[in-house]
Amino acid sequence: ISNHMPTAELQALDAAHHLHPFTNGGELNTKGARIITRAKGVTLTDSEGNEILDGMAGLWCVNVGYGRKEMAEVAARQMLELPYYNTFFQTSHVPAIALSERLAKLSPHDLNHVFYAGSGSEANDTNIRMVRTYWAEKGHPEKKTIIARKNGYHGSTVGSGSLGGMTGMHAQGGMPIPDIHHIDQPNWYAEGGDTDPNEFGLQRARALEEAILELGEDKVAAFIGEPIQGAGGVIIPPETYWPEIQRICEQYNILLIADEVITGFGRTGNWFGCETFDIKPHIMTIAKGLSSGYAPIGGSLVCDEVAEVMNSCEFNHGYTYSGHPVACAVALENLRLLDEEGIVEKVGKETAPYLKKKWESLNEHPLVGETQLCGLMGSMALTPHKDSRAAFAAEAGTAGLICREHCFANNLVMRHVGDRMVISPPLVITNAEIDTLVERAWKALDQAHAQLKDEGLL
Ligand SMILES: Cc1ncc(COP(=O)(O)O)c(CNc2cccc(C(=O)O)c2)c1O
Repeated sequence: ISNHMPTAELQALDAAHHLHPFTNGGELNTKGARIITRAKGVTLTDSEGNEILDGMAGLWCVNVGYGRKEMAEVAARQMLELPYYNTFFQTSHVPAIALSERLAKLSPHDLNHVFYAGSGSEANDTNIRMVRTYWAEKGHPEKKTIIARKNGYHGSTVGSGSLGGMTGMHAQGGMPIPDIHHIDQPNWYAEGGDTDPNEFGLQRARALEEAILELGEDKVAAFIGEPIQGAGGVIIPPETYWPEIQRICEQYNILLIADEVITGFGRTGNWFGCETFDIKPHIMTIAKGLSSGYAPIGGSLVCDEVAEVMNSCEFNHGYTYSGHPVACAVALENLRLLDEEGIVEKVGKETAPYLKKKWESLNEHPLVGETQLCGLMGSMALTPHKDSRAAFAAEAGTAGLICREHCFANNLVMRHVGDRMVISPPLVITNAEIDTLVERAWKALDQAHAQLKDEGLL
């Protein structure tokens, strides 16, 4: 089995043996999966030779772009030297030490300590157990409820999936686990009505205060939120939201967890979303852009105060691949490239401002109700009626799916979340590639508009 096999044969074998995430396998197997064979820069190539502009950087993660040989060389070298050892049982190794020191330097505030995982989900499972252990060690074992948002996304393990507010996920598998509480999200476009966005931002932040008072502040351990909700549809909160969340966490003495799995490592135009939104978290979840997806790795950056308590006990938690040496070495090389090639700096100074102008031009399209962009993550809301921001009559996601299919037909990857289209391209995207992205998006919108009209959905 190789890249040179006919597509149909690869699809048949895939259908026979491979169960895909978040996919209706029966439907996919009828259609046949698109086989991606190679990638370079921001461009994917599939088994039919199509060159596809990857507006999603894989799954929000290939920040440094595809095809960086330095990453492969570092991985190979590390594999030859020390392909694996664990960090349990009083042992450590240079890749984990070096990456930890680098992350302590790179991250904002006093997030000077790292607990490693193999993914963002596992890191958020760590966070659930860490905040509960923290409060138990401080003599408050009953302070264990974690507050999160509806339509938030924190992963797909039972713990992290419970932190997330995706009801479709909860319905499959008896989630959420006990002592997780969800509050409304700062999604002005869909839920703000004619409330002033800044007033709305305060209202939705105060939903946290109401929940704390309802639950009892002695019961609430932490609040977790993504600076910008990613998988929820790139929901950029009004600027009044995070300062109020920060104030409430301080007032009621609850830990603040910023989930930067998507917003971290340059995505919002700064190294971290906490810098973009002025958040001072006790814990920060990281993954994705940490290694640009070249190797699976995640983790929790932990502030001095929480780390001090965690170091005062034996935290009975950890994973075989916590601090995997090859993954750490690859992540370290990735951070070196992002830093030394000035990639993050260029996003903030040049690329994001350029994309913002081009992305906002899509507002002129009849299907587009609003566009949002922060750094290099953006969204547009599809609507049948701009002024009222009306939803489509058809089931949510129908228009989004139609638009996504037309994107692929135009050799562009854009994700749909309900009837919002989202982008999160590699940070190395050039202005010319941005022009191509927007041109192909416009074509897909035209074709989706025509199809929605033909099907009487407009
Ligand atoms: C904010 C956030 N936190 C945690 C996770 C979980 O990370 P892992 O997947 O590595 O366990 C995520 C992951 N986000 C994610 C993962 C897969 C698909 C999509 C999508 O938008 O289609 C988004 C995420 O976006």
